[in-house]
Amino acid sequence: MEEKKKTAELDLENLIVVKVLGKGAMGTVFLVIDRVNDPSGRCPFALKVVEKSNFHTKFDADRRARWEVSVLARLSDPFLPTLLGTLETDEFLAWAIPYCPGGDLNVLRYRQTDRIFSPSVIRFYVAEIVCALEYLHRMNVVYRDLKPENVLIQQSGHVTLTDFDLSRILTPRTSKPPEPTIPVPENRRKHRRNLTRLMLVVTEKGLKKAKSARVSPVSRRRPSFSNGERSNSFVGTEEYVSPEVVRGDGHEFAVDWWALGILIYEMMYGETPFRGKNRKETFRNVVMKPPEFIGKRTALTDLIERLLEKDPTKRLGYKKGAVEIKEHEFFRGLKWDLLTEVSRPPFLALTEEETVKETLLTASTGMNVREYFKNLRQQAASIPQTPSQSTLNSPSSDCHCRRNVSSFTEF
Ligand SMILES: Nc1ncnc2c1ncn2[C@@H]1O[C@H](COP(=O)(O)OP(=O)(O)OP(=O)(O)O)[C@@H](O)[C@H]1O
Repeated sequence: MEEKKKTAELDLENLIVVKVLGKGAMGTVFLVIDRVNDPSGRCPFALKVVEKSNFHTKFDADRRARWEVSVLARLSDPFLPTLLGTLETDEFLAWAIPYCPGGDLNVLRYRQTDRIFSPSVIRFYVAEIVCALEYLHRMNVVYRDLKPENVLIQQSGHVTLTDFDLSRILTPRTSKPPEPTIPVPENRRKHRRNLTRLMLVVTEKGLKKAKSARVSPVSRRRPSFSNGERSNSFVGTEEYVSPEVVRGDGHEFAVDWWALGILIYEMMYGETPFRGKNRKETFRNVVMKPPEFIGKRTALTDLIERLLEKDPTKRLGYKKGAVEIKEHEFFRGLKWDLLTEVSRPPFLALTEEETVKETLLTASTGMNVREYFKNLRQQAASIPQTPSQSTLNSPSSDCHCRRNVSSFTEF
């Protein structure tokens, strides 16, 4: 990865909570203003706060949070966030990134008629996502968490990928051919651990003997960030997990191109292609079922099909990376270098002026982050929380939300 940039130290006491932007497995993301450095509140930003108490209860939260900060500190791309500042107290680890007032791609899709995007809108957003992934892969970072909820819309209407705690460094492939993704010979199978065995059952015999697909974090080796050409971590969001991850074959950059195929399918049809009644069925579909395309076959369906190639070595993007995707017919005529110059992206968030106005109107609590959590704890102690309260203020709360399967579990 490239050199770390210098970022500002933030002071928790000065950060006033405007609203909660979202809550994830790891932390809470707030819209905040810095009352000392920005008393007029004209430059609100997003602050992701991880409570250190989570370090004991959530698997590897400490390492994941610090990892995310270290990745952010090295990013410099128009479609990726910049790290504005960090802070650490006895209670919290937090970092600031630019506010994306347009919400995420899932929220945006739910606002569309029939909850789908037109091919021209898909072309715009996907082109920007391809550029972001290209940048990450060039830095040897495999993202591993592409899904609509992690694609945010900036003030300008352009995209930003967020949430890097599942990302990982891989060394680029050498000329050595990759390991085949075919089942392992009988005599080697018994040495594999549970998940791998489960997935071999998926591939060969159906699911009758399969146990649960959930990987127990306790039984897994601790993650390492050491370089490697392939990763064996079982991470990602169920419907976006690639066949090689399900099979436990080890994976590399091609997992991001698989997830891109799922994302485009969902943007086009309003649902993911392999979702089953339960996780078991979803995984079986991921490994065995071809994606179904309704209606006329087009350059767009061809792109999806090539990205959803089960064998990663045959998948578009495997050999030459993003270039192969950029050269696909679906993007014919697109001026990649001028993407950032597009001044009228498909959907525009509030103007800067409107955002500031909205921020100042909403910033009525005057609470800082510490007070916010103290308040929350007091409320939780006095009133039993209902599910609807716990998602209050989350922009994705009206949508079908997906959680990661498991986090940083390796074998
Ligand atoms: N810069 C931002 N601007 C606006 N909203 C944001 C921003 N960053 C995050 N959010 C909102 O907060 C949500 C949670 O953020 P994020 O995905 O980083 O948290 P997480 O705890 O890592 O979640 P996950 O459970 O996916 O791991 C996002 O889905 C998004 O809705």
